[in-house]
Order: sequence, then C-alpha cells, then structure tokens
Amino acid sequence: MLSAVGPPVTVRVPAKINLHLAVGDTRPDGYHDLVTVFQALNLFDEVSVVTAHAGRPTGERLATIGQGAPGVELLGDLTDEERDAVPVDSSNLAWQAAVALAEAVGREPDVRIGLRKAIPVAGGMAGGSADAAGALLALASLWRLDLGREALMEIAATVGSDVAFALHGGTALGTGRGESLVPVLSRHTFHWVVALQDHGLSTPTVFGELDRLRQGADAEGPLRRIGSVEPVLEAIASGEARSLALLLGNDLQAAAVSLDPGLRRTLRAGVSAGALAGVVSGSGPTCVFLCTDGPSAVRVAAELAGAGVCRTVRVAHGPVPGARVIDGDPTRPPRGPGGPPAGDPGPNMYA
Ligand SMILES: C[C@@](CO)(OP(=O)(O)O)[C@H](O)COP(=O)(O)OP(=O)(O)OC[C@H]1O[C@@H](n2ccc(N)nc2=O)[C@H](O)[C@@H]1O
Ligand SMILES: Nc1ncnc2c1ncn2[C@@H]1O[C@H](COP(=O)(O)OP(=O)(O)O)[C@@H](O)[C@H]1O
Repeated sequence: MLSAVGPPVTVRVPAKINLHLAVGDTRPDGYHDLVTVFQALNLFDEVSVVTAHAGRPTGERLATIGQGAPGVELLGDLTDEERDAVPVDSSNLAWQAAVALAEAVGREPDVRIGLRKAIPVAGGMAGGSADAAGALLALASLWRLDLGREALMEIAATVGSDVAFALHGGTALGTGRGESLVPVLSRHTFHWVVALQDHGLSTPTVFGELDRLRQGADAEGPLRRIGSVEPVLEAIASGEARSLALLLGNDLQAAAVSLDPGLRRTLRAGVSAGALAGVVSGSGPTCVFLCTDGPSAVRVAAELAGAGVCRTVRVAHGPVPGARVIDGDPTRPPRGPGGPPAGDPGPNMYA
C-alpha cells in the first residue's frame, strides 16, 4: 500500500497493439528501423506516485524497502508468475522514467511508485513502456513541472521505443525506433479480442530471431515482408473493419511463431471463432483479433476462451487516449481490464 506524504497522483495508461509493423534492417546502434501503426486499447495499467523519504535508493534497497521509501511496488492482484516477471528494482521502466525525468529537471527521484498492472507482462502490448509513460505524466503533475508535451515526449523516447506512444495514445504512425510519432486520422472504433498467454517473449530475442530467419532465408529467397503502410492508413480512416482486417501485418510475427509455434494454433482458432483476422501484437506472444463489432467480439472471445489456445481472453476496443491523470484512490480494488472506465479520466495534460 502506498503511504502518502501529500496526495498521490494516479495516471491511467493504455496498452498498445501494432496494426502494421514493418521491420527494416539492423542499424549500427543495434535497433531496427520501424514503420508501425500503433493503436491504444482500453486495457490499462495504473501508475500512482507519492513523495517518499529523501535519498536516492540503490537497486538492492528498492527490492526490500518498506512503506514510504523511494522505490516501486506492485499493487492489486497478480499471479505469482506476473509478480516474478515485473522487477521492483532500479530496472523497472517506471523507475527508470522517474530517474530520467528527475535528472532532466535537476532533482532527486524522491518518490514511491505503485503499479496496478492489467497489461500482460512481456506480451507485446508495451506494459512496461505504459508504466514508464504513466510515471512521467504522474511525476510531471506531482512536481508541478512546467514542461511542454514535446519535452516530455523526448524524455519518454530515452526510456524506451514505445514510451512516447503510451503518452500519445489514439492511433499513430511510428517511425525511427518507433518513437517518432505522427497522429493517424481515426474517428472510428475498432473491436478486438486479445488472447493472452501464460508466458512472455523477450523483445530483443524476437528481433534477433527475425534477423536470424532473414539471414537463413536468403538461400530459399527472402523472407516475405509486409506491404506498404498507406492502404492501412486509408482503411483506418474509412473505419471499415473488413478492409483493415485484410491489411493487418507484422514482420515480427514469423519470428514470434518460430520461437513459440503454438501461436499458429491461437491465430487459426481466432479466425475459426469468427474474427475477421488475427495478428501477433508487437513481439508477441499476445495475439489480437479484429472483429466486425462489439457483440461479435464478445462471441469470438467466448469461443476462443474455450479453445484451449491461450491463458485468457479480453474484449477490447481502440483507439483510446494516451496516459491521463485520473482521480484515483490507489488502495481501491483492481478494476477488470476491458471493463467500464471508472469515471471521467479528466484532462490529459500532454495530448
Ligand atoms: C516490438 C515493439 C513494437 O511496438 O513492441 P513490444 O513488442 O516490445 O511491445 C517495440 O518496437 C519494442 O519497443 P520497446 O519494448 O520499447 O523496446 P526498447 O526497450 O526500446 O528495446 C528493447 C530491445 O528491442 C530491440 N529493438 C527495439 C526497438 C527497435 N526499433 N528495434 C529493436 O531492435 C533492441 O534489441 C532493443 O535493445
Ligand atoms: N513496469 C514494468 N512492467 C512490466 N515489465 C517491466 C516493467 N519494468 C521492466 N519490465 C521488464 O520489461 C520486460 C518487457 O515488458 P513489457 O513492456 O510488459 O513487454 P513488451 O516489451 O513485450 O511489450 C519484462 O519482461 C520485464 O522484465
């Protein structure tokens, strides 16, 4: 439980999926150039921050500290596996964001951060990045920083490639490492079923596997790459789920399936259950299925849940706004992901 010195600030941050993820070759800095279309879904983590005792903690202290000291803690109900998979030391992305922001504005990260996680861990839905974005926005509010949106986005990009999008939300075209964003016109809501697995996939391992597959594929012809992004943007603008379904694509999917062949069954099962199309989200292993409308998504989710091809399913929709300050009490019971929003999310300072 967070022990407050002054009122905590709570921010709600959405998960992302990639409707289009084209991966270029490896760059000299080890990253890959991307052309991606992000969409934020109504599956949220909540990040609460409160002023802690002064002093900068070491990673070791972070794992063992009690109430009120600087560091990170996990709130709400999580399985043992989920708890084990999220570090509460200085490698936590929310903590790294706090340190980056504190350094940028010349102060100590004298804060305690509480994370209430509903976004799957290492699932390709950028949960860690969402927490980093949430910490940035919450601390900008707690510290009453006079920082513009651009400045916050720049700090976000130093923490991880997906952090800027978690602040941005909506639907956006991402280039560079994925941190360079342009909003995409999207007035329509798309309905998704999200199939969560009981394990994660490491993002760098999946990028590495794609490099390996591309090298090995040279003898038998190049590994097929997804098409250009323009038709995807047109389908999004039209709001026609059937058009978008034909164009969903992810260059990392072959690598994720190579590392986790069971995903092939998951992808087939979603379409057999009535989805228009399915795709691996980012580096996986979460698979997302586009459906014609909300009731269809509920039916697909029910059938997929019984097919034994994933740990659990969620019905979701997008686009939704990026990180937002909410009037939240961090001690309240966790809200079910994909469920109704708890009140008005309030103004988004940075979008
Ligand atoms: C693949 C994507 C697609 O949106 O999402 P996830 O599946 O992780 O959610 C992202 O590009 C992940 O972004 P993010 O998870 O923030 O990655 P980072 O922390 O910046 O990088 C982790 C590692 O992934 C690899 N990486 C990441 C981004 C990129 N454009 N090229 C890369 O090669 C690098 O090996 C890097 O060291
Ligand atoms: N706040 C956080 N939440 C989840 N994972 C985190 C966090 N901070 C660091 N991590 C680490 O980042 C890895 C990737 O997490 P996540 O962002 O959930 O997945 P992905 O990159 O597949 O979208 C996790 O395996 C975990 O070790």
